[in-house]
Amino acid sequence: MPLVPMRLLLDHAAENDYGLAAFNVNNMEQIQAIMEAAEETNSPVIVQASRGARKYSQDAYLKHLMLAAAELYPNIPIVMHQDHGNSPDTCQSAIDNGFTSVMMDGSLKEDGSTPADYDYNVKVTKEVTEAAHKQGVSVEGELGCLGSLETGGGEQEDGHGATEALSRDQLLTDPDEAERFVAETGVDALAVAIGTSHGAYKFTKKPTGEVLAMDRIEEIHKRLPNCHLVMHGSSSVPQELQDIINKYGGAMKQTYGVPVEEIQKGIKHGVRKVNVDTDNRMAITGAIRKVFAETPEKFDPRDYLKPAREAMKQVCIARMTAFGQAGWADKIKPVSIDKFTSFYAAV
Ligand SMILES: O=C(CO)COP(=O)(O)O
Ligand SMILES: O=C[C@H](O)COP(=O)(O)O
Ligand SMILES: [Zn+2]
Ligand SMILES: [Zn+2]
Repeated sequence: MPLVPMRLLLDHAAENDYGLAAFNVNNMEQIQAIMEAAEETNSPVIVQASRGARKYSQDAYLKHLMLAAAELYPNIPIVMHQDHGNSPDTCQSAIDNGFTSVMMDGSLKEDGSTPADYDYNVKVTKEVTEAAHKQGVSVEGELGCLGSLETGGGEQEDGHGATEALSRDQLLTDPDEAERFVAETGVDALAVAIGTSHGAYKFTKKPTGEVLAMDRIEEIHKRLPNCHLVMHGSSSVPQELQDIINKYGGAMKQTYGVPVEEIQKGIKHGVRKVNVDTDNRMAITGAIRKVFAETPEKFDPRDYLKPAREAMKQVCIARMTAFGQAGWADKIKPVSIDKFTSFYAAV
């Protein structure tokens, strides 16, 4: 099966009331973990690579790893998505390297850290949508800045995110603006700011509605019932993964993520893509630490990469099941991006 445009999967998810996890990857083992989880649960797949991931793994490796996944799993529709593109150039270079979906994150300027104004965001996002749709490629935009409603701080744990203090207004997507933004840019999906942030340190206690504004999702969904919403920073940071890391020599401070039940509420209100990276990173790190601690005499990378891959696979299976994407892969008719241009030409 060819890699498919993201819109194909998001539309199917909306028609059937489920959400799709979008997992970040940087290497072969992470791609394998996702594909094994998808095969076991019959799940369609969104794989995404950040700019950092592309730099780390190099586009040619990534592209061919994704083509290998498509070849090995002909019954699973797979999207390859650029996470947090910082400019139209970044998005186009992703498309040139086989990505079937791109995020133009115009909530921040090209430096990936200065909050941008609404007009700049519309301009760059619209430019990307116009170009990408002609190539059959889907586009995600972002309105509002990710960051903590607990501290009022932006976040930069992954090198991408606002560095300055942000107001509550900047940290919450405005429903009026969202409506205008989607109409003006033509995006396929909209990432919203509701108090989630990237990385492990999202909340200092189990989040309430004060700091995790799920009601915003409801309001935005009411205004935009046909727009696919995206939740970033949606790792749940499970206690058991923190415990494994710390048991085997790690030093993570106690922290709280986005509870799976809250994500499920979001999925009832239009959330179709849920970004998860940190949970997989933690699963991998915990598994590797365990091997190192228990069998320090080992030095074959396979001895720790296999359990690492397995631990990530279990996280992927859990999220695919919880978000409702399990069971759907073989029910989706694949369409390649070159065939999808006519879909975009018609909308
Ligand atoms: O939003 C993300 C990637 O864009 C990942 O979020 P987490 O850090 O919560 O996994
Ligand atoms: O955007 C956040 C993702 O977790 C990717 O992180 P990264 O930029 O460190 O690859
Ligand atoms: Zn962003
Ligand atoms: Zn993100």
